[in-house]
Amino acid sequence: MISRRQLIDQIKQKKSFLCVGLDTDIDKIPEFLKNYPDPIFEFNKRIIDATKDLCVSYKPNAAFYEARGIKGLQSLIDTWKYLPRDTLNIIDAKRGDIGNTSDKYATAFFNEEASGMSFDAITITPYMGNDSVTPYLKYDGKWIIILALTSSVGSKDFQYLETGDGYLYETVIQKANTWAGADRIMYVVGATKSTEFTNIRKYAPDNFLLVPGVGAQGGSLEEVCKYGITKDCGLIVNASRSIIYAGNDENFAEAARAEALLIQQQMEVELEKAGVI
Ligand SMILES: O=c1ccn([C@@H]2O[C@H](COP(=O)(O)O)[C@@H](O)[C@H]2O)c(=O)[nH]1
Repeated sequence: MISRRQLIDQIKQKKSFLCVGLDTDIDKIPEFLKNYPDPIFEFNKRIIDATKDLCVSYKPNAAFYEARGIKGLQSLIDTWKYLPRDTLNIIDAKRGDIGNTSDKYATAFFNEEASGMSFDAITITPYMGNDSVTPYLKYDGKWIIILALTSSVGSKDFQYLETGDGYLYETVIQKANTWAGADRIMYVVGATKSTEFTNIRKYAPDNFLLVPGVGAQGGSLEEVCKYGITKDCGLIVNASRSIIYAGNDENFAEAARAEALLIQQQMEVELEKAGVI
């Protein structure tokens, strides 16, 4: 469990607001790892060891584990067990369903006794409304991270629809703000939408924003910070492929570290500029 205060302290201490995305794909990991009993876990373990002083968060994406069935689930559980306890550990599951089903998703990802895993936060699609979200909030101290404005090209299909009260993504944020405060809710906002951050801060001045889309998707960290950083930082910026696949041989973990270090150094500059540190 990691509170807002602890997250801010971590950011100041590590001079970083980096989230390393563990989108670990069996087809992309170095060949030599395939001799290990669980190549996915072995890969993650080495990435975590190489980056844990440079980031404040890890985000395994559930799809990459679920795609491997029982083996993948075991890799996810073992990865969760290995994650540092002072980082914000997010399961990027993008769930959302009627109440009793959401209850089971919450059990799956938040209740260690039942499932072997207890992430600090989960990504949620808000489309089904309040009753699809509240089951996660029953877990004291856990975070929900609601998709607001995604990095995807398809974000324009729904998220920019006019509701009569602004864009749909603006309505989502305003409505979700009535479900819980900035100590329990974060929003996903894509780095590819950096110019929208000024607008988003009108509706979510204090919420942390989980920002995917730098690196492989081409979003700019500098632009995100220009419009989105707050006095408490208020940003967790994710990079997955650009870090974990920076190298593809025996030195893959060192290559990942070098890439994470570059991002951390840029983050330090941005934190200083914004007066956070
Ligand atoms: O709007 C969104 C929401 C989630 N994601 C996820 O973030 C990572 C990004 O990976 P990269 O390799 O750094 O592009 C991935 O897990 C996505 O599912 C997103 O990209 N955009």
